[in-house]
Formats: sequence, C-alpha cells, structure tokens
Amino acid sequence: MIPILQVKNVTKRYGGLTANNDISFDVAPQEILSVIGPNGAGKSTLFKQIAGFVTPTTGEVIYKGTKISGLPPHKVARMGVVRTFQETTIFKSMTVRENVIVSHHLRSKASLLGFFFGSSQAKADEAEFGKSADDIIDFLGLQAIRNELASNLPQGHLRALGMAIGLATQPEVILLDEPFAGMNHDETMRMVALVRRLRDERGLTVLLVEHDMPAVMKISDRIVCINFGEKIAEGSPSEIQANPRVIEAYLGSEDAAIGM
Ligand SMILES: Nc1ncnc2c1ncn2[C@@H]1O[C@H](COP(=O)(O)OP(=O)(O)OP(=O)(O)O)[C@@H](O)[C@H]1O
Repeated sequence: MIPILQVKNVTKRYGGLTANNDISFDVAPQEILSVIGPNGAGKSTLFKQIAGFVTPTTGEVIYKGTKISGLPPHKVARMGVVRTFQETTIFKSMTVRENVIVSHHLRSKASLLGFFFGSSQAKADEAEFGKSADDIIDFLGLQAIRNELASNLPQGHLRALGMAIGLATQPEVILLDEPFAGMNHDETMRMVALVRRLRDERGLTVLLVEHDMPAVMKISDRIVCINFGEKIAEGSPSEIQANPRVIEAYLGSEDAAIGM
C-alpha cells in the first residue's frame, strides 16, 4: 500500500507544553481513520498540523510524496487536503448555493475578486461551478435549503454547509472535526452513512477526530489513539477496544466508556 498521507515524527511544543510528541502513522487511500483520545490529548493540534493551520516544531506531514507541513491552509487545501466544519469559512450574507459556488474558486483560474466583479473567466467558471454546487447540495440532501441565507441556518445545517464548502474544493483527503458533536442517535447514524458515501461514492480518504465512541467504532477502518500528546495505540476498532493502554487512558476521563 502506498499511503496517501504520512504523519512522520510530528512534535508540537507550545513553550514548555508538548501538545504532540513524536507522532507517526500512515493513512491509506480511501481509508476512514479516526483519531481518538481523552480531552486535551492533542487531537486538534494534530489535525491543525495536517491541514496547515499549525506548523510542527519537528517532524513532517507528507501528502502523496510531497511535504505539506509548514504550508498555509489554503495551499494545503488546493493540493487536496481539506479540514471542514469551520464556520469562519461561511459567508453569512450568501445563500447555501452561493457559498458552495464561491468555494469552488479555491481551485479556479479566476480570482475570487473576479467572481464578485464578473470577469470573463469567472463567468465561464460560473456555469460549471453552479452545476457542481448543485451536485454537492443534492449529494448532501440539502435541496430544501439551497436558496436559504446562511445567516438563517440552524447549527445542524451550518455543519452540513461546512461539509459542502469543503467538498467544493474537490479534496482527496477530508478532515472532519467532531462530525457527530451535538447530534442525537438518528442524526449520528445519518452522518455515519454520509461519511461512508464520501468514501464509497466520491473516493475520498477521511480522517476524523471524534469523542462519540460508538460512532467511531462503527465507522472507522482504523483508529489512532493519543494520550498526553503521544500515540499509544493504532489498530482496527476491535483491537483498539481491547487495548489495555487505551482502556487505561479512558478510565477516569470524561469519555469513560470506550465503545460501550
Ligand atoms: N495555541 C496553543 N497554545 C498553547 N497551548 C495549546 C495551544 N493549542 C493547544 N494547546 C494545548 O495543547 C494540548 C492539546 O490540546 P488539543 O486541543 O490538541 O487537545 P484535544 O485532544 O483536541 O482536546 P479536546 O478533545 O478537549 O478538544 C492542551 O494541553 C492544550 O491546552
């Protein structure tokens, strides 16, 4: 297997605090890999380093053979590695469809300014991007809110829009930050099915950070567990559930039951 993504000996220090310590693992193409660990273990820090929001102190992140760590997030995204669920990327005064169209410009020859001022390249892109935006909206089942202003959307729909915006940049690897947070059982099951479809129908590789252990166990091909900034285990869901170091890490934490 040639990995699509490699995390190699990544260490991140904030002053005297080591948030990630010498973490390494590979991700296979079209794999669904979850990163778990108790609160404060260093999961978000790891994700931020993969997506370009934070530069490792030492170590590197390799995507399809090219080092991406140290590049800014928009360059990492342009190469195909995109982190979703960030409300800051949503234009509240635009509709769902307009937001998804605008996000296509990350990959466009025309500048975003061109889109707003109607340059000829932007006009050429617009028809193509409109069709692609509609495909994404249909894929995510967001037809009913296609023309709704983002400012009117409840939290659940905003998260779905965040995913649509991420997909519009045509990623190969998508990083999902707590995709099941705040969801009830039915919503979680729908999101689990959707994440599987991202892989099965759109060929994406999916990395997720998540606290909902039953959902993680259901959805993951493989799981990496970190604790106090260090990788303590890596394996299939059943291997992780039976791993004494993982069980010990979760005992006494807020996520006390793993996979129950
Ligand atoms: N910018 C920062 N400056 C200083 N310390 C930080 C910074 N970002 C994270 N940390 C620290 O690094 C450690 C790991 O934090 P991180 O957010 O990565 O953990 P996490 O596993 O994602 O936690 P949670 O599950 O609670 O979201 C924590 O001790 C946190 O306080």
